[in-house]
Amino acid sequence: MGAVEELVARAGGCAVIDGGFATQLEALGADINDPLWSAACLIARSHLVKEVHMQYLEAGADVIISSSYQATIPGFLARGMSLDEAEDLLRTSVKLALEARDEFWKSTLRKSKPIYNRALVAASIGSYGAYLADGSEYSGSYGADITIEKLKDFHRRRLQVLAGAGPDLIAFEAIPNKMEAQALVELLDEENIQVPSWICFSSVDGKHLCSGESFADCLQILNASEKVAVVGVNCTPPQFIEGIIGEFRKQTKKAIAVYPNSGEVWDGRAKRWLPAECLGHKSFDALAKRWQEAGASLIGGCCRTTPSTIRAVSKVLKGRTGH
Ligand code: MET
Ligand SMILES: [Zn+2]
Repeated sequence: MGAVEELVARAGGCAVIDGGFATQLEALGADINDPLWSAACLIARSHLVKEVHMQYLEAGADVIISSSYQATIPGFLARGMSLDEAEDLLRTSVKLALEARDEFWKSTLRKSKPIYNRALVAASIGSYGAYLADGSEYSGSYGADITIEKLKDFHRRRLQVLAGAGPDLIAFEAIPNKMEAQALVELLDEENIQVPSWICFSSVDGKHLCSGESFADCLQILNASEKVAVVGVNCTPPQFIEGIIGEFRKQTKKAIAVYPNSGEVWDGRAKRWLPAECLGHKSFDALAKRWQEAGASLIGGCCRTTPSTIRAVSKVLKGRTGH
């Protein structure tokens, strides 16, 4: 049995993923208004990165995702860092998550009634669009000049460094188009990556990837790869998730992960988040129960969800909570 199947079984059929990482870093006072977004904290505020991991573990996360979503080698080089420094920061993101997991697990074992599972650490890899930080992360339009080879070259070194840093999983997050899914599958093979991966797409309409391409076409590509252990969606409004799980179940036998955003919408003019009206009177955790029933085996939250969201999800999925 693979590491993911084992965790899902230990968690009673559905494992809990953590919540918004950048969101919680900001809540702890970090400034993420930066081209490197949350990865900027790896440089100067690494204690906060570890603190966020700890908070999600306490809330009941069975999987924590490293702070490397927007950490890229070219991004760090543009900051004036050397290649060695850039690669070290990538390793640091995995190390901080592993340290948090190990410390938390040690303290849990000392308690008389253990209520947690030993969590897995997933090394986060954001899309090429997340690196560009030009909106293509959510449009999936990388322009006419982009090719599969260019995408592979963009992802290659970071993937090698993160996989070598000892995570339990690689988490490709919010992948917006089919070409990038194809590039990732080819790269996992070419580099013979031994760490199991998950590949999650993002969607703005609940029916397609952000690019407008079909889930079915992309899942066909992922189904063909033994290196991909889990498929799913993240950073997508919660009201679309149940329908997406139904569609995924028709197209794949792989384990399905869903970790939507809170459903809040950013009002750029007023510079504030508008409430998640899409949830109606349903709460995020009540929906999580339905996602489990629909067939998801890993459930958590993305942007604007917090440790209290994950505590509620853990409670509703497992009938218990850390506190
Ligand atoms: C835009 S999706 C961001 C995913 C990343 N793991 C985070 O929670 O910050
Ligand atoms: Zn997100």
